[in-house]
Parts: sequence; structure tokens; C-alpha cells
Amino acid sequence: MTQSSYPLIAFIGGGNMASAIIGGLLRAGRPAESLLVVEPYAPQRDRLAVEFAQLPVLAAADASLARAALVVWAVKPQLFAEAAAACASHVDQALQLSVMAGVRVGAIARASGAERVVRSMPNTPALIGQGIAGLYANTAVSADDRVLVEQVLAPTGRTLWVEQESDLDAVTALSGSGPAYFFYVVEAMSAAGQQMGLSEAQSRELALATCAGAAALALQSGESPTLLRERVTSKGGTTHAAISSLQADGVGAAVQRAVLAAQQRARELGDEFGS
Ligand SMILES: NC(=O)C1=CN([C@@H]2O[C@H](COP(=O)(O)OP(=O)(O)OC[C@H]3O[C@@H](n4cnc5c(N)ncnc54)[C@H](O)[C@@H]3O)[C@@H](O)[C@H]2O)C=CC1
Ligand SMILES: O=C(O)[C@@H]1CCC=N1
Repeated sequence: MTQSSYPLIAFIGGGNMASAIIGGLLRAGRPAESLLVVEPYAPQRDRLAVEFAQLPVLAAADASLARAALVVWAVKPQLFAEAAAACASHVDQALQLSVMAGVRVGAIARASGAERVVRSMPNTPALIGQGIAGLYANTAVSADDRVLVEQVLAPTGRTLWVEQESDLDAVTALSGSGPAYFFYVVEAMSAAGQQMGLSEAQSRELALATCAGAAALALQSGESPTLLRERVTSKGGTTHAAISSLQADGVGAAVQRAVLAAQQRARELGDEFGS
């Protein structure tokens, strides 16, 4: 592909999530000049300049945004309306891709003036190319648009399309917020390691390597987590003692309640920002 044959991608907001996608695209060989970022916060612009040489970054929206085939919304949901007001007159012909939690396609179409909108819900492992992003497209989005979105997100990890926009609230609760649940469990396992006399570094290494290995085993074997758990659990052994303790404390139900609380919050955010 020649440099000029790459459709221009504009990012509104150049923070964590935008950086994860930009880093993936550059690593995959996309030229920096085929990207454009609007980032009003000067220290963040400096960080982008250090991390991504040659990346064109604007301090404010201007008419050059009109060249973008794809506009990626990567601001905090609370700042979307303000950011959209500054960009709408330049971006209304482009395909819109949002990574914002809770802002629904209707609100994005209205504020950007654009017809074609894809909402995505990525997660932070996108930073190392191991994320998973849920995707939802409105009816104006074409098959070619979907392919472009998949290409843009591919370097950050997997993608999964959902048919109902409301399913993105479940995706947000499960995989969007999910890395935090995992870190919470690792924190608790590491604390227990230290309580038993291991050092902080030893505890963390053992907990993280175990979780990474267990996830890789589950993914590669394709076997159910229940079967894999039962295979670790010897009758009358140590795992049985631990799982019995978790069950007595109602940890499984507590995790389910936590995920449903996140889904409820995702719905509330959607209602807040309008449909
Ligand atoms: N952090 C996470 O785990 C996930 C975050 N998200 C979503 O991604 C979005 C971005 O999150 P982060 O990258 O973590 O936030 P961030 O705060 O790192 O990045 C947002 C950037 O937008 C910039 N900004 C503020 N006002 C702007 C404007 N008017 N025009 C252009 N840029 C503006 C800020 O200066 C900041 O650099 C949020 O909507 C969040 O819901 C989605 C999935 C996971
Ligand atoms: O906590 C949040 O609202 C965002 C969405 C998913 C992860 N972080």
C-alpha cells in the first residue's frame, strides 16, 4: 500500500485508549502521517510527541479534520458534548468510531452530525495488543465500514460484534471493567502470599504467572473453566479447602453482583448522555 492510500484516521482525545490504538496501528506499519489527533491538554500533547514521533497532533479542532475517513472518539463521556460541538462541522461525512463508555450511537450521531456510527468497548490490555473489544454498528454502517473498524482495532487484540446496543452494557461490565476485577483478585492473592511469609515481589510474581498461565490454558485447551477447576481440585486436598472457603463466603455470587452493578452503571451513563 502506498502512503497516500491509507484513509486518514482522526482521534478526538489523545489519552490512554487513543494511545493504545495509535500504538497498535504504528506497530502494524501504518504511517504516522495517516493519523491525526486533537488533544487540548498540553502535557498530554508532549507525551504523545515523545511516544509517537511524527504523529500530527492539533491543540484544537480545525478544518483539516474534514479529510478524515474515520473519526475515533476517545474523550471521557462527560466531555463528549463539548468536544463534539467543536468538531461536528468538520466530521459529519466520516464514519464515527467511539470507545466512550455509555454514550449511545443515537447521541453520537446527533452530536457529530454523522450517519454512520460504530460503538466499541475496548479494555486496557489493548495497550499490549491483548485486549478484547465489543463492537456495535448502527444500520447506516456498511460491510466495508465494519472491515475498516476491524482493521483499526486488530493490532489492539480481538473484536466481537454484538447485535443489540444494550449488549454493550454487558460487554462494558464484563470485559471493559474486567481487568480491574482481575487485578483486585491478584492484589488479594499477593496479600495472602505476604501474610504467609513470602516477599511482595515473590507473591506478585507467583500470583500473576499463575493467573496468566491459567487463562492461557483455558484459552488454548478450550475446556470449560469448571472442568479445569475440578482437575486442580484433589479430593480432600488444598484446593478443595480454598474453594470451600470461597463458596462459604459467597464469592461467586458477589462477583456476579459486582458485574451486574457495572452493567447497571453503564445503563445509567447511557441514560445520562441520551439515546
Ligand atoms: N480506561 C479504560 O479502561 C477504558 C476506557 N474507555 C473509554 O475510553 C475513553 C477515554 O478514556 P481514557 O483514554 O482512559 O481517558 P484519558 O483521560 O486518558 O484520555 C482522554 C483525553 O481526551 C482529552 N480531551 C479532553 N477534552 C477534549 C476535547 N474537547 N477534545 C479532544 N480531546 C479532549 C484529554 O485531555 C485526555 O487526554 C472514555 O470515554 C472511557 O469511557 C473504554 C474502555 C476501557
Ligand atoms: O470504568 C469505566 O467507566 C470505564 C469503562 C470500562 C473501563 N473503564
